[in-house]
Amino acid sequence: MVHQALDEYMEKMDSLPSVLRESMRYSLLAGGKRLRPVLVLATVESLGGNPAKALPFACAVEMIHTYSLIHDDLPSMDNDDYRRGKLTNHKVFGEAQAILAGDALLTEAFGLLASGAKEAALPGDVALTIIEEGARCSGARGMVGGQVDDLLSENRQIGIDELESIHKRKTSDLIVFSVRIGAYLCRARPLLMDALTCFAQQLGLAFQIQDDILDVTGSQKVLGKPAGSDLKLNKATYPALLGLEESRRKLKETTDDAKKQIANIPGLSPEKLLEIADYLLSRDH
Ligand SMILES: CC(C)=CCC/C(C)=C/COP(=O)(O)OP(=O)(O)O
Ligand SMILES: C=C(C)CCOP(=O)(O)OP(=O)(O)O
Repeated sequence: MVHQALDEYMEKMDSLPSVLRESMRYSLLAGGKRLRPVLVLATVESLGGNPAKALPFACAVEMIHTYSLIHDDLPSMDNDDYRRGKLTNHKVFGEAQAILAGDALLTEAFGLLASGAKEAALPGDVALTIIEEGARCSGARGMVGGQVDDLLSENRQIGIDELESIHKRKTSDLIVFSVRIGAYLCRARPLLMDALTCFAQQLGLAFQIQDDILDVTGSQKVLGKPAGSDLKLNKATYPALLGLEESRRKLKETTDDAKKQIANIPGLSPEKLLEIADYLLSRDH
């Protein structure tokens, strides 16, 4: 559903400079696990709503995520050549176009949040809250701030608390936003909103711990992106700080904690969300 909807959005953008349209399409439709949009849809389903109606919001978070990957791979950041099993955006279109494709995806995403809210006839305050949270989670106080501290952690010894603060902003915040969109769309009560937020925070942390572990244990063929990239850049990661065995224990503990947050909450059918948490624990890419 998400892939098809993203394809249709890109089809509609037929008046763009062709290199811009091609570079946006290239990364957006390259595949990827679609974790964040799936979380939007699964959260709506867990609250008894209609996931199809949440599709524009799901696509918007995938656009934000894809922009972040394009920029993360740039020579000035992690300098990676492969992503989602293909050459990175800048390797194909050049650095300037890759920066602009990322900029365009981020901006389009906010347009899509607004038009999705209109289409769903959301009350103005709910729509504005979603947009405000989107800016907070993806911007300086969220993902961008986390990325800045991630880059500053290279070749530096940091403690576990600082590492967790980086992971929470760089990775968890967009995952939290995805789940909270679903909750806002279903007008979830504060108790449910809080439980889902705690679930997403822990899930996001576990997700990044697994990403760090796979960077050590995985292969480019399976990951679709280079393995050993963190070590090459001398990044602060869970395996670097704690070793593999302790990182795996932490991954399991954090995933279990995420699942605990949403078990047995009246008004929530958590099955799909729990299934996603289990999948993330055993994923190999
Ligand atoms: C504002 C920007 C550019 C944000 C990037 C955020 C992000 C989650 C990058 C990937 O993290 P990573 O480098 O740990 O993952 P990967 O192993 O996929 O490169
Ligand atoms: C947050 C991190 C660790 C970046 C990679 O995200 P994903 O592993 O979700 O990347 P895709 O599947 O979307 O390519």
